[in-house]
This record gives sequence, C-alpha cells and structure tokens, in this order.
Amino acid sequence: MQKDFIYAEPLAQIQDFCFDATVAEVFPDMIQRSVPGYQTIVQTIGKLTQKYQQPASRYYDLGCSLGAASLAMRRQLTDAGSRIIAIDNSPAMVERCQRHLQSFRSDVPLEVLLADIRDVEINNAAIVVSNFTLQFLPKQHRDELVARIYQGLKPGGIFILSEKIVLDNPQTHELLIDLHHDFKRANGYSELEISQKRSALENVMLPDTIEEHQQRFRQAGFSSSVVWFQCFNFCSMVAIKEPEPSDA
Ligand SMILES: C[S@@+](CC[C@H](N)C(=O)[O-])C[C@H]1O[C@@H](n2cnc3c(N)ncnc32)[C@H](O)[C@@H]1O
Ligand SMILES: O=C(O)C(=O)C[C@]1(C(=O)O)C=C[C@H](O)C=C1
Repeated sequence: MQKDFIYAEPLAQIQDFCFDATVAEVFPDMIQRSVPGYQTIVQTIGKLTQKYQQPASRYYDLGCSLGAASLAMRRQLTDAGSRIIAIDNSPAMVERCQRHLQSFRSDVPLEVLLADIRDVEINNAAIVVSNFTLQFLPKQHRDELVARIYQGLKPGGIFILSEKIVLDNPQTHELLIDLHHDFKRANGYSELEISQKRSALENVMLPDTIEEHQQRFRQAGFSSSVVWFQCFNFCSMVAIKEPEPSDA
C-alpha cells in the first residue's frame, strides 16, 4: 500500500482537495489513517448486505473510489440476478477501481461508471451505499439525491450513509475535532499534514449534523433510520424504506 505524504511538505498555496491521480494512488492508506472505524464500516456494509439482499435487485455504490463497499457487498450476494453499479466522477478513481476489481472473480456483475451521482438513475435497488460521498455534494443538491434514492429503493430496501458530521454545540464540536486529530496523530500524520489537509477540505467538504441527515431521511419518505456507528465526528447510518405489508 502506497503511503500518503500529500500534505507532508509545506505548500506555498493550498488547493481545494480533489480526487485526482495523486490521491487515488494513496487512497487506501489515506482513508484508513483518516477515518476512524473505516474498516468496521466497510465490513458492516457486508453484514447489512447479507441481511437486506433481495432477489433480482440492484446494489448502488455512490462515490465508489476504489470499490471497497462494492467488494464488501459482492462477497455476500447469493442471488444470480443481483447487479452492482459503482459510480464515481473521478477518472483516476474509476480507472484504478476497474483494475482492482478485475483481480477478484465473482458471478455477480459489477459495472463501474464514470459519472456524477446526481445524473445516474437509481431503480430496483435493495441497497444504496454512500460511504463518505454525500458530504462532497453542494448542500442544495443533497435533498434531491436522497429523495431519488428513496424512490429507487424497493420496499424493505436500505440506504447506508456514512459521513463526517458537525455538531451545533461549538464546545462539543471542537472536542470531537480534537479527538479526531489525536487519531490522525496516532496514525503518523504530523501537525502540518493535519492542518494543510483541513484547509484543503474546508471549501469542498461541508458536513451536516446528524439531525439534518435524519430530517432529510424523513422528508424523503424513509420510515425509520438509525445511527449504527459513531466514532468522534464520523458516523454511519441506515435508513429503511417501509417493507410491503405481508398477507400473514
Ligand atoms: C471519500 S471518497 C469515498 C470512499 C469510498 N466510498 C470507500 O468506501 O472507500 C468520496 C468519493 O466520492 C467521489 N465523488 C464526489 N462527488 C461525486 C459526485 N458528484 N459524483 C460521483 N462521485 C463523486 C469522489 O471522486 C471520491 O472518490
Ligand atoms: O481527513 C479528513 O479529515 C477526512 O475528512 C477524511 C475524508 C472523509 O471524511 O471523506 C476526506 C477526504 C478523503 O481523504 C477521505 C476521507
């Protein structure tokens, strides 16, 4: 795994963070050392797939990067009619994702699309995953995407949403940021790396509060949702579309 040194040297000018070839090259190391619980979250996407798969359904991975969530889903899918659609708008990510996936054999078709998740149709879905992607969309586009995800899910389908979060209370917000920075230090990032990356993300990644996510789920039509994981200012949620009433 190539190590992330992107922000290790002082930069004359800090550009907005983007998922270019430099980032794609070190991404597995970067996300592992930056997101508390990343491994647990990816493994749990697999567990949830085991539980919530439905016959002849689609599985969407929005902002797939190198395909970690797609692979976690694919390992669990047992129905021959399943299909995974992984989408990312970074050519560098899509190219590496395609290459990476070729090294795993499976009967479940998995297509990787170079596209904006705002332009892709979602339908017949048992599961839609956005693992740290919604936070990169302009705020005004988030409601519409989540509403389309709800519409594209089958009854009983789920939306798995992992995000960095903010808190309304400045004191507790700062506390979680401090703990996250301690986590980064413990993973070998220097003060310079932490502060330069923070500046690079400032204009492009605008996290919501948990309450904003929950409100958006309700507004889209989801009957229930739960925060199943939180560590510092990172969390993962599941929103459930009401299953069809059974005749029993
Ligand atoms: C933090 S990474 C996601 C990590 C990945 N889901 C995982 O589990 O390893 C965010 C990804 O979303 C992609 N992305 C951001 N905005 C997008 C958009 N509007 N359409 C498609 N992909 C987008 C980025 O290119 C990047 O690869
Ligand atoms: O490094 C951070 O502070 C992050 O917020 C990590 C984060 C994310 O949450 O999506 C941001 C950019 C990518 O490097 C991968 C993960």
